[in-house]
Amino acid sequence: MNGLAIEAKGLFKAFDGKTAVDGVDIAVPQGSIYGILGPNGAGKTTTLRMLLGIIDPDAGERSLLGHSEPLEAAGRVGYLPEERGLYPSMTARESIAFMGALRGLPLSIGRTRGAGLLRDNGLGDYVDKPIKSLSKGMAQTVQLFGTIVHKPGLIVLDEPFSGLDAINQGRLETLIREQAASGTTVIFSTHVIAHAERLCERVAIIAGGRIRFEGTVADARDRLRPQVRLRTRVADGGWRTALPAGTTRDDGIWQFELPSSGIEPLLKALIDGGAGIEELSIERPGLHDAFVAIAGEAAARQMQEQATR
Ligand SMILES: Nc1ncnc2c1ncn2[C@@H]1O[C@H](COP(=O)(O)OP(=O)(O)OP(=O)(O)O)[C@@H](O)[C@H]1O
Repeated sequence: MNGLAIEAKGLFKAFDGKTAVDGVDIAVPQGSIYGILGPNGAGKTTTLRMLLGIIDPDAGERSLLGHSEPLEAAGRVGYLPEERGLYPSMTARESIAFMGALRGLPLSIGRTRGAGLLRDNGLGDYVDKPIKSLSKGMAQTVQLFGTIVHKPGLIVLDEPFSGLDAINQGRLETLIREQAASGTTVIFSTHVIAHAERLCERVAIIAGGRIRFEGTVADARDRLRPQVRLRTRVADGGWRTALPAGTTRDDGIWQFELPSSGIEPLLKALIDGGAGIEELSIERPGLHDAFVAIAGEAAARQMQEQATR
């Protein structure tokens, strides 16, 4: 292998003549946490299904844990689909063992590990309780344990945060970090930028079936210049000519991109001109700002609407 858990080039898929995914290139380093970020309908699920070998692309190549036929790696992969579901009458422990067995783990080992996972994560009281007696969030957590019980080398999670409350989302973030720290590669899709920003080293930004960006979160953010916010004591004066083109003023705050020459020459001009500096902040743009610049306002708005639903 070339250090990549997943590599895909030019993946293309159409359904009934309508393009769903158009030329997706992805490189997921082993042991990393990788996010596929985009609004609903962008093509995230279709991309994950192609990477896993659940559906075949119409064109393009993919390699999963070194296998060009992804299903050959199935025993070393854990997959949490977007459509969740467990058997309501099965106990939590048995559900985890059952999911492990589907990936080749002996049931007895699955039962022991399943009980351990539940106990270690504060769900010890539910080991032998049927799924139907659990809350939706707990059942989702049980399904997640079933996804990792066979200790896969690669975990693929489709919108794992949706349907979870803030506490369980935090637990899931911890679990994802623990898995990556132990060498497991994690790839997940999301329409919530904050999750990708907190967790991922690399992301693919996808909109309308196309990859708009693929690379590190830092590189995405570095596409935009840092923003300067400045409050001057004096509202007007000759010093204003020193402010860069495109400067805006809102509620007494001047706002502009950090000039490539840095902040010092500008500050000197303002101080010498008698503007008086009352407040100054230089903020590096976040992934949200980068997303807007890369995928456009419309896609960003769509994401936000979906996230607050
Ligand atoms: N089996 C299918 N048959 C027909 N169209 C499909 C199929 N699967 C996906 N599509 C279409 O492909 C496009 C991409 O869908 P996909 O589910 O991959 O997006 P997504 O980003 O995962 O969004 P969501 O989170 O809503 O599932 C959509 O227009 C969808 O309707």
